[in-house]
Amino acid sequence: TMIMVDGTASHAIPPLLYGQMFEDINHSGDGGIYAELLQNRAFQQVTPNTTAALYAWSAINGARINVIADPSPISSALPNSLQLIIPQGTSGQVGFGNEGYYGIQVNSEWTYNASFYYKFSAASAFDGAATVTLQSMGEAYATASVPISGSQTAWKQVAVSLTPTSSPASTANNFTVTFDGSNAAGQTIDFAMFSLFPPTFKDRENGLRIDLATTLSEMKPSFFRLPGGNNLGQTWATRWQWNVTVGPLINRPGRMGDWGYVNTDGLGLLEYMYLCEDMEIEPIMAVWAGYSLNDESLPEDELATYIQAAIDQINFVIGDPATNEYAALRASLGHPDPFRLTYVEIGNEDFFGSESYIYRWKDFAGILRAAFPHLRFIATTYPFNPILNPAPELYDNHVYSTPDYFVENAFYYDAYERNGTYYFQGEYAAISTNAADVFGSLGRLMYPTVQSSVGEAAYMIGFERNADIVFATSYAPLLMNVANYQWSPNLVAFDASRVYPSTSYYAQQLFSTHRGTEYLPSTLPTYNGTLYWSVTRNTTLRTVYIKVVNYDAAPASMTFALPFEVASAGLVTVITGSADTSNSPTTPDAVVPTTFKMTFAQTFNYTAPAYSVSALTAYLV
Ligand SMILES: [NH3+][C@H]1C[C@H](O)[C@@H](O)[C@@H]1CO
Repeated sequence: TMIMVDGTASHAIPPLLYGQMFEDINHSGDGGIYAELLQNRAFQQVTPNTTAALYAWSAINGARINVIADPSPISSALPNSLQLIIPQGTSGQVGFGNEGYYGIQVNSEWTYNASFYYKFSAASAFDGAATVTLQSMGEAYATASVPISGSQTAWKQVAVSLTPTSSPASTANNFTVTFDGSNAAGQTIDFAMFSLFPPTFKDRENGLRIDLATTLSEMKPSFFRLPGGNNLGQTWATRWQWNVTVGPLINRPGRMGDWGYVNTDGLGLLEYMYLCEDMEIEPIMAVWAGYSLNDESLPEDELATYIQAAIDQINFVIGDPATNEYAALRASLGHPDPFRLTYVEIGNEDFFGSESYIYRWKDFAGILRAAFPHLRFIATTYPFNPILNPAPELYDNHVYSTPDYFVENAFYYDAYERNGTYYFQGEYAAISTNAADVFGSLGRLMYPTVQSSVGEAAYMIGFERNADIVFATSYAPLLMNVANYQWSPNLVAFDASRVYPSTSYYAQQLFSTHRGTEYLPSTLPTYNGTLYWSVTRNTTLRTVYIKVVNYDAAPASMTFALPFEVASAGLVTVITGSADTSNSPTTPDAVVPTTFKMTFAQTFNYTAPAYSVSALTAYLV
């Protein structure tokens, strides 16, 4: 194949072209990137006096534990407490333990910060100590003692640091709080708001798990979409409410997320903003816009409260503390300066409720545009279907399909009308090899495969060719706790101690780290063919990037004719493997990018391996 390259750029590559879509799905947040290690740490959103309320907790050595609706709760947001009764006649260490989120990594290089609140519902003469440990099967890797006084009838927070003496390979470890049964027998003690943190990314308080945040950061994304996705809330009752996700953790009630598990909201709006600041990326922030499943969206005359909530949410992020109380709240929490914010998404996948979106968009976008004229608002129905007023400047398209679909539709945006509308490919992934039932389990991918990633890459080539109208793109979903997930495949899998970047993660990383500032037209790839390429130039770095995608089972030889000189010494990074190969916990590095030196000339040859994604880097002379 002979490819002629044009030296005159047709359009700029927009700064946000590659980024990440986040929502708390598959324990992406709680049990994932949010670094809290204890599951069910505050007994949020559970029914007291049930076994289910105790999930992730277990009694040790005869202790009796129960989640109670505390008559004097730690806060109105956290009405439940853990009540420990140490029966008469017990001896040895008696108490309770937490299994973490399907394990706890014990690392002797880390200092862990543990804390909890306790009180005695009735004063007692007890004057002893709790033993706090990280342990497995009775072997304590770290242990500390916390004085506990029976005179403490008001809630008291205690904190202790734990430094393990070894790093067990297994994550089957527990956090435990126990008492010496002989001298604590007969005591009843209430506990609330436990927490166990390892070191965090950029040492941020209430921050992120370092290995996951590092993996995401190394993809060099430019934006971070939050908080969903479906987890923005698909019903009024379960909607995400920004204001109860900020402030002290004991004031955050948490909520039942859309993916079947309680969201602690410890990863709240401020933490999301710090994530963006620490990863030096820009949020694409959604506001809940009145959508409810089964066409029960809010009627127009009930929107005002939620439009105001959206205004307050935006002011929390970018408002002026001198003039806005929610901006002042942000300042009081330690961040007086506004965060970066340009894009606000009105709802999520409102094509499920597009009739009501006609007035919901009209009122939300109309009022928010007037309130924040410099922000850009994204609509989430199908483009121009239905017609919306005011006309959206931006739409968020989502597509999940087969690898073949993404190759067959590599020209999807070429056909789009250029009418001043820009597109966010906010979610996309090849998720199944079964075109007849893409979202079903038959043919569904557990992890991305070389074939699915190469298919996606063909579609991504189209993003660059059409970057005059495509301004942002992100694979979805981003994260998956392999011990408890609701959706597959995902970009990055993980368990309690390891991260498993997928073949699609490496493809995303390849495109994102080989970013031109402008697109150079070239011979068009064959429609519905197996070979795709894009040529971009980075005028700052004086580099030329050529991405090549070969979806064929055979190598493809190509000749590129450049209209300008490049240095002979260049590089090529390749992701390739057999079609069905995946990176997984059992084969974590089955496919990783490899980089080679490559000799360039104004006209040069390249052979793209079978099922491969390549990024060639040449240097302008
Ligand atoms: N069904 C997908 C569409 C929705 O926006 C996400 O929450 C889901 C998983 O990425």
